[in-house]
Amino acid sequence: MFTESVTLDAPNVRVTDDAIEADYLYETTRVTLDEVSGAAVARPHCERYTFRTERQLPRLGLMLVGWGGNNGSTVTGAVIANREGITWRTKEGIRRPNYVGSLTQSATVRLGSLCAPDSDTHEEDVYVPLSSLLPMVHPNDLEIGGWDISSADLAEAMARAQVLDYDLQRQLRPHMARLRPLPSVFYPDFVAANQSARADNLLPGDDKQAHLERLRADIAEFRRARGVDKVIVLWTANTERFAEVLEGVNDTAENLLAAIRGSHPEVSPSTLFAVASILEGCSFINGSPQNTFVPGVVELAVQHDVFLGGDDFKSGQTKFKSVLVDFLIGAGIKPLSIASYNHLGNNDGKNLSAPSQFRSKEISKSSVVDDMVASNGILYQPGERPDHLVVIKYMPAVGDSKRALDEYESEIFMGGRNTIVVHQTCEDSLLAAPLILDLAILTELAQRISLRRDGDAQYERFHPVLSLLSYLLKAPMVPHGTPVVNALSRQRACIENILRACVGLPPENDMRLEHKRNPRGHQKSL
Ligand SMILES: NC(=O)c1ccc[n+]([C@@H]2O[C@H](COP(=O)([O-])OP(=O)(O)OC[C@H]3O[C@@H](n4cnc5c(N)ncnc54)[C@H](O)[C@@H]3O)[C@@H](O)[C@H]2O)c1
Ligand SMILES: O=P([O-])([O-])O[C@@H]1[C@@H](O)[C@H](O)[C@@H](O)[C@H](O)[C@@H]1O
Repeated sequence: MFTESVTLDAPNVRVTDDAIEADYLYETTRVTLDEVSGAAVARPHCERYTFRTERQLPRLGLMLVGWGGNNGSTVTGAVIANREGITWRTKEGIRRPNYVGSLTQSATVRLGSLCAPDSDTHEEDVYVPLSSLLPMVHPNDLEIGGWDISSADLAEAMARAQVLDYDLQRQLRPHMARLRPLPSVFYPDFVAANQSARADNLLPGDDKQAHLERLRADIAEFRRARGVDKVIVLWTANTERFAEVLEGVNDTAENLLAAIRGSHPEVSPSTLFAVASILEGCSFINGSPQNTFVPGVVELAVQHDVFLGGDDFKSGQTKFKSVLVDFLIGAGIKPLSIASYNHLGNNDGKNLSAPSQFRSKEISKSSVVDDMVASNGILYQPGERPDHLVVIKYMPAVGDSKRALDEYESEIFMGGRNTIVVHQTCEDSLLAAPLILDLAILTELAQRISLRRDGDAQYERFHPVLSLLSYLLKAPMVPHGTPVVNALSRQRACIENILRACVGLPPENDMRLEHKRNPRGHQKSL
């Protein structure tokens, strides 16, 4: 069954006007390796935490870099349509706005099983909206703004994107026409040459320090003018080439700030935006695959205790891959080759038609199976991996409607083979826009969560590299030295179980012992 709301009746949880405090037993298994046999020695481990989640919601500003792009204009139009209750007509009839595809707005969690307080009889499962577990900002309340190298207002950008139905665009136009992106920094060397044609909305000069100060001022002015309490900056601009990581340039926070003062050519626009955000105390999220987070950016974020999230929205073809390969390997089936092809006709595809920009995307799309392969030493020898080919082609005729064709060739029982072929039509921006909302909403929520381990003097927040966001990203950024998880089910379980911990509920473990009791009662052991 499904119900909309949750009330807590838990002795380990304290709810005040300000916060939810939950005492939580964190149970894990710690492993050492036997020095002689190499066998794993497993030891159950328990730690007591107190999670604290501030309940008061801020007025949240979301500043998009690349606001005039397909994703930026689509997410903006969708929020306005939802907030204003705009319906529109298509050949199928009246359509209503929604947030389908958003984890925070359209996904549910299994809260538990229906069971009377003093009963031991468990009935059906009870599901609730994921968003009912903790106070979260609603997308309708977001103040959205941002920058673009194109001067097109958001109505023109929406029309250029050709994503939303005409009758909806027609009604959105008055709302969107008055939204105009701020001028941005543009360093042509980082994107395809074919992007220069739209670059008519630029900050003057090439002084990167001056650009940094202007971006910081833009963020401060947005915060003031829109009356928001917090701002999150999110990159949904073009995919850049990878920046070289250079000692003395971007390897430390100090060197990076100096490189910006010296207008070093290897400082990319996305890195400049990340630095501006951090210095303004704003979380920065990278929805594209380039290495925005050079070591100097990460060090600066740690120094300022500001969240970073990235890289590259995981929206369709790659999201599916992180499910299918997890299923195959988890079932003891051995993928031998993965051929991932897609063509798309939007401006993203146009930018990705250049080798350096494609390479950035190839890296993020190729790394998504590494953790699953590494998890199974029965199927794969050390260093052995399936062949993995990524092809992206620009096909203007299909526009934003990306066509993904994948072939998975696997080894099965007794030398057999299994071939899975998938054809997906991914409306790229309609898949990515809900992720933009989830990234902002979950990042803001994470800013209100702190935890204290029993015995520690004070609460601490999550590490500035916010790996909680991995579910939404192709190439998840994680704190240095920690494992990358790409399997979608595990990534989702991480989010769900941390939210459950914040309200003092145990993690979902799917054991369902309550439904496995022997009907003969206390039967003697066989
Ligand atoms: N499903 C998806 O759409 C999806 C999934 C994963 C990643 N992405 C990534 O998201 C990004 C945006 O995708 P899109 O389809 O909206 O692309 P788009 O080309 O339509 O939009 C990008 C926008 O960024 C602007 N821009 C470029 N450089 C800029 C700069 N320095 N400052 C400000 N604006 C700048 C462009 O003018 C354009 O309006 C791309 O990098 C893409 O690879 C998209
Ligand atoms: O659907 P997905 O693989 O998650 O992500 C998409 C890629 O398939 C596509 O090649 C690329 O052009 C898009 O920008 C996006 O990255």
